[in-house]
Amino acid sequence: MTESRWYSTSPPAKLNLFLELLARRDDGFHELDTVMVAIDWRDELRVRHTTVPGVQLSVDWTDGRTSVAAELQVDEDNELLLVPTDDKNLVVRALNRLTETLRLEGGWEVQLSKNIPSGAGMGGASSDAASALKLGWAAACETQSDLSATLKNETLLSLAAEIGSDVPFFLGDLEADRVVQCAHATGRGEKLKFFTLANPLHAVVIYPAASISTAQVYSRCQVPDSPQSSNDLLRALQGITAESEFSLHNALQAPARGLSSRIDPALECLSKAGLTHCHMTGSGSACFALADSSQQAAIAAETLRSTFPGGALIRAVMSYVVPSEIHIA
Ligand SMILES: C[C@@](CO)(OP(=O)(O)O)[C@H](O)COP(=O)(O)OP(=O)(O)OC[C@H]1O[C@@H](n2ccc(N)nc2=O)[C@H](O)[C@@H]1O
Ligand SMILES: Nc1ncnc2c1ncn2[C@@H]1O[C@H](COP(=O)(O)OP(=O)(O)O)[C@@H](O)[C@H]1O
Repeated sequence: MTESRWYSTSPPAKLNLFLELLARRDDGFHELDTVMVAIDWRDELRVRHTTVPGVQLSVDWTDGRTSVAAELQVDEDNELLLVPTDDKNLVVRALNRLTETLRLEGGWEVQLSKNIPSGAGMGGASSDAASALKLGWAAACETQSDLSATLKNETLLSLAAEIGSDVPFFLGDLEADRVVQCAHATGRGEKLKFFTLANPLHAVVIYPAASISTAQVYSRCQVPDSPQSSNDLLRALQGITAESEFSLHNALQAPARGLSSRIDPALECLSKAGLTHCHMTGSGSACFALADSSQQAAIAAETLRSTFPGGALIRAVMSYVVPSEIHIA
């Protein structure tokens, strides 16, 4: 066995444009109706297969720890900047499971450069894990010529769903083998119908320097008697109806607001910035609002950087594709 070349990609974050709770399941998970869009706020991940067993993961912040800490107005050793390098990191979990499933010899050298904050509801860890599965499969094919391409989608999908409810979304549309930006997700988030946006989405995202546990938010949520439906939004995003005819919704916003006092100021500032459809994404704490153009989003983000009280990462973003391209070096 030899070492593979380096495989790299840029795992994108996501926003939940809509999230409704349909039922609480016996296994503790919730049945969802959610609409996810990938955005161009991205980590960087490099993976190569090596002769040394295990996963050697190094993590840094692309903009530098000092700069991110300054934006968040916290010390450099604050837990908001801590990213695990052991098996708590979903990248390590993904590659270990891939090694076991494919019965690979050797291990992995991995470099992860973070941009996406953790505990933000932006799915950074899940996206990194999905990318690790894709890169790991590609690298393994280089050293193990007997890997069957027909097993690829089945294996990646089942490992992704095992690692987390959000991970399958970031694999993209494996069956149709096309790049897409959006999906309607049901089940616990793993049943996906991918679609292409009629028009790009522009938004401003505020991560208000607070990390929220997804499990804690779900433990405080309530399943409504009459759930709202994502149908109107799905039709508008696909250009079937006029784009103004939709509203966004997030059933996790109320329980998350009870866990962090940083969400309300983010929503208030976004709504005062001349943007529309202000909401929290996923289980929070990040909040977003839609803009008409990249220029409007950039101007609003700049203004918000000087008006938002306290530390925050504030970015103008637009819809992006899943999966992102793989490079080999
Ligand atoms: C809320 C969402 C919305 O997209 O995203 P994030 O805010 O985490 O990004 C997802 O449902 C999160 O997906 P993910 O972060 O992968 O969650 P998992 O690791 O599978 O589950 C963490 C915990 O959340 C709860 N959970 C998760 C998914 C779901 N459909 N119902 C749940 O009740 C369960 O208590 C579970 O133990
Ligand atoms: N690759 C990773 N990048 C960042 N955080 C990670 C990673 N793997 C595991 N974690 C852990 O996952 C948790 C949050 O995951 P993340 O997906 O970033 O947030 P959210 O579920 O809110 O979208 C944090 O506790 C963090 O320590």
